[in-house]
Amino acid sequence: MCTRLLSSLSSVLSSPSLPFSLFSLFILLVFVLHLWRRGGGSSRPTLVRGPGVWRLQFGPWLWEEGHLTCFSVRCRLGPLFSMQLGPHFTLVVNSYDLAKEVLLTRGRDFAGRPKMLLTRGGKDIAFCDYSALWKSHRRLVHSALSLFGEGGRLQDIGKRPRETLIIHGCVDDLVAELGSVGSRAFDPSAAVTRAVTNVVCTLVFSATYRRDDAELKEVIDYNNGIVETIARGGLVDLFPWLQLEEQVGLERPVRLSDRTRLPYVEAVIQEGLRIRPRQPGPHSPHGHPVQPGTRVLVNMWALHHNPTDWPKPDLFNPRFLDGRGGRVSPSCFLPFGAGPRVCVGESLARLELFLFLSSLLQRISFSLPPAGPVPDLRGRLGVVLQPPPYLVVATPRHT
Ligand code: HEM
Repeated sequence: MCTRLLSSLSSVLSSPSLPFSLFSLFILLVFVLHLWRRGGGSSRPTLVRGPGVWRLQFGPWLWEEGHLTCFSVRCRLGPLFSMQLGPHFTLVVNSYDLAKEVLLTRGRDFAGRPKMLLTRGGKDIAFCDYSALWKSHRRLVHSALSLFGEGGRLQDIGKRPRETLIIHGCVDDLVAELGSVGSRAFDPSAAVTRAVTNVVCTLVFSATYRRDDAELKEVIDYNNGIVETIARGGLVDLFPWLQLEEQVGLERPVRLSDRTRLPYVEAVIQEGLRIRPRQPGPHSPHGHPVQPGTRVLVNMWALHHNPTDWPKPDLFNPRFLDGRGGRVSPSCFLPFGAGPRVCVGESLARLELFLFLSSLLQRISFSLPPAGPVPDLRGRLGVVLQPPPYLVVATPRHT
């Protein structure tokens, strides 16, 4: 990093446009100093009552310097603090109680979105302000996706053979692709991204992307996949409900009805969603009035890593089961957000997570390359939190 910085600096210094570069550098320094001075000292917000407060959808800056920053920020500044994000006065919500108020109790007041250049006028769903346009778009998408049942009620989804067939088709392609690589270590992110993208593309456009599709490559380059590697422990002797294979076997595809028999898979998925939340979702708090136009962020990272709610929060521990294998769902677990702007794709996402993960584990053994690096689990900045590139060996289990 330092070397790259030095080499860029030396090329700038040797360039004919040196006066211009120095001027730009000067302007940049003044700007940074200005922001630093404005931001400094505002550890507690001054709040003013007002209706219709905006909230910001994505705030990956919270992960700068690694995810732990979020938590240390929470420790230092408590459940609510303000900061100056460029020109925007921004409140950051770090506790479940305040998040509940922002997302649910006063959900509509905080359901707005700021205007952002990149969103081209916010005509989509995620970036659209709380408006009649957003409502009609959301209703449209929701009715399409509610083919999958209401959020979390996967038993309803089991009655939808077309959707599960589509997912199984994409899983089959993925298994074939992963299984064809052989014993060399590789990064499966692109294949997995294509498989989950193809589920939505088949449902909506009846079309899928093939390998090496230029358009898909562009999407992947931008988004770079969301994949989790999960190692299985040897706890099955102690806890019978951990036996995956015994519940489903290796011969037939995993069905949604297997979900009740695979609570550990579910708990692993929940833990993955907790320990690496998609983003610090947006939104205020304990009756504190908030000035209109203030951006409010719900720091999902802090919510999901609060040691009061989650003992040893940085430990990956599928804790969503009680001692007898029954499901536990703490109210402070909000991987899909809550309230009016809750994730509209939650049902589909849960369906895919279950079928992809259980089918992949059923048909492929994943291992680390013998001499390779252990995947970096910190995540990296993006529109959503993504895993950095990593290598695994995928060995088909049926041959
Ligand atoms: C593991 C998978 C997923 C996670 C963890 C996730 C999480 C989230 C979260 C936290 C939000 C913001 C909620 C808020 O602002 O309070 C969101 C919004 C959204 N999600 Fe997802 N999501 C997932 C998958 C999907 C899928 C598969 C789709 C579509 C097929 C989808 C479509 C959307 C849309 C359209 C919004 C914006 C909703 C609005 O602003 O009204 N998501 N999601």
